[in-house]
Amino acid sequence: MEDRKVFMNQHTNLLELEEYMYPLVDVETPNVFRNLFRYDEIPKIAFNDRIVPHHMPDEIWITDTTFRDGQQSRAPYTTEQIVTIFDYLHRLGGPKGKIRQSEFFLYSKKDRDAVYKCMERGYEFPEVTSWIRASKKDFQLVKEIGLKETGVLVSCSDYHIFYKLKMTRREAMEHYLSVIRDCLEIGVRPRCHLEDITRSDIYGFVIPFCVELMKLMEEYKIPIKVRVCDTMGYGVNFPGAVIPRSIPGIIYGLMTHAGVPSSLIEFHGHNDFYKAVNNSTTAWLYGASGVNCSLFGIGERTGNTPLEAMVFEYAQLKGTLDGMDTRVITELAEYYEKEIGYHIPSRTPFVGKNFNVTKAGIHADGMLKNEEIYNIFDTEKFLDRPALVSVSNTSGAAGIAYWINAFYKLPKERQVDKNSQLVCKVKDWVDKEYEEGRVTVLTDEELIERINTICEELHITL
Ligand SMILES: CC(C)C(=O)C(=O)O
Repeated sequence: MEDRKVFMNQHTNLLELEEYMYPLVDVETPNVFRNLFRYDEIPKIAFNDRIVPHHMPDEIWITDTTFRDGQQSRAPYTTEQIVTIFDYLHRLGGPKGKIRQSEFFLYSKKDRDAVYKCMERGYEFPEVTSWIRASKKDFQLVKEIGLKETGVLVSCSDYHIFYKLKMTRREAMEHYLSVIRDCLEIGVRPRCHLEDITRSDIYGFVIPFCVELMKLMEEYKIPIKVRVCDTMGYGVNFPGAVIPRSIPGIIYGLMTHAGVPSSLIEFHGHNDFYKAVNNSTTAWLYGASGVNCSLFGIGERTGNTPLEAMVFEYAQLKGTLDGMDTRVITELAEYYEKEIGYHIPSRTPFVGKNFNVTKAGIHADGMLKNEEIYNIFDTEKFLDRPALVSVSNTSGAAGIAYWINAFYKLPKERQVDKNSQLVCKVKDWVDKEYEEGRVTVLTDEELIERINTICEELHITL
């Protein structure tokens, strides 16, 4: 609320003017932006070359939707799994609570049990919030459980308003506002999920609606959050792109023309066009304090913004991890693989089996001389994952030497050289394998077996 007061003092006149300038445009037929979205063509990115200034808030953070959007797209987690993951998120977020909130379904008894168990942990962060059907009964439930904030769906494109809800824009807006009022009446903070914003009429619907939300916020003195949901992943971050696809343009409009302060703006991305991470970082850069993510990007269709990616985006933008414990990311990945049975694709940044494994021999030679040449950062320090090379037909002696040193974690003084007898013998065997027609990479087990045999022959130990 304080943020909003400061913001209003700075912008009051502007806001009054803009409110007058952007009334609801209650169209008779849906505006589905056919110039950008012809269903029988690939969507288009148009430019008007209007440049929006950067406006990164002093404080930025991550919120989590692993148990909401994440669970919409997979078999439900057990209560025990939810609590374990929640513990990991708490540790990952560190003492400053950089993983600020996590949202939960309240539909079934099982959902509610998970909420109670996570609340019993007594952590300040992540704060447990809910996701509900917007009805008085459900708001009452939120209140009874003791949650302070809930997500409410306020779909904002004409695709949703006209085709799904079968309403006009005015009807939808009035309906949403009355639902938000019910939520405020009960003293719960609403978080308005502006679904499908990247296909919506920003100045004809979203801005006038958010102006009304800000008025409600003033009336009830309860913060109202606005979640910018790029539901179909159409958002782009290119300078000069036109709204509704421009993420900078949307955030700018919300702040400047609807008076929503940064601390109440959150971005929720989807990865349909491989843009979820960049769009989320862009949202931070242009004024949203929060980005909403799910672990490993697990979510509807192509998924959400991977939470672990935004931890590293945070550190790159802010120059500090602010206490986030990145090694928990590796623990989480192991937990998902071993306990949940989720297979993380091997090339997935930060967590895939091969994310820091170099395969080509020429690169391995570089790694042997100095691992910084082909590793993104000290992955052993931050993720407990030392850089590795794998052994194949292109590894060469350098690659084999690197593999042995890294795999057996040999201290500097005991490391093997690419010209050592051991390495030469292993290389002869590797070359023979491929000459005989092998097409796959050698497994760790095969290498260990062969190295043990050669060590015995040479009377050496590693
Ligand atoms: C259902 C909504 C809120 C959502 O998750 C999205 O828009 O992606």
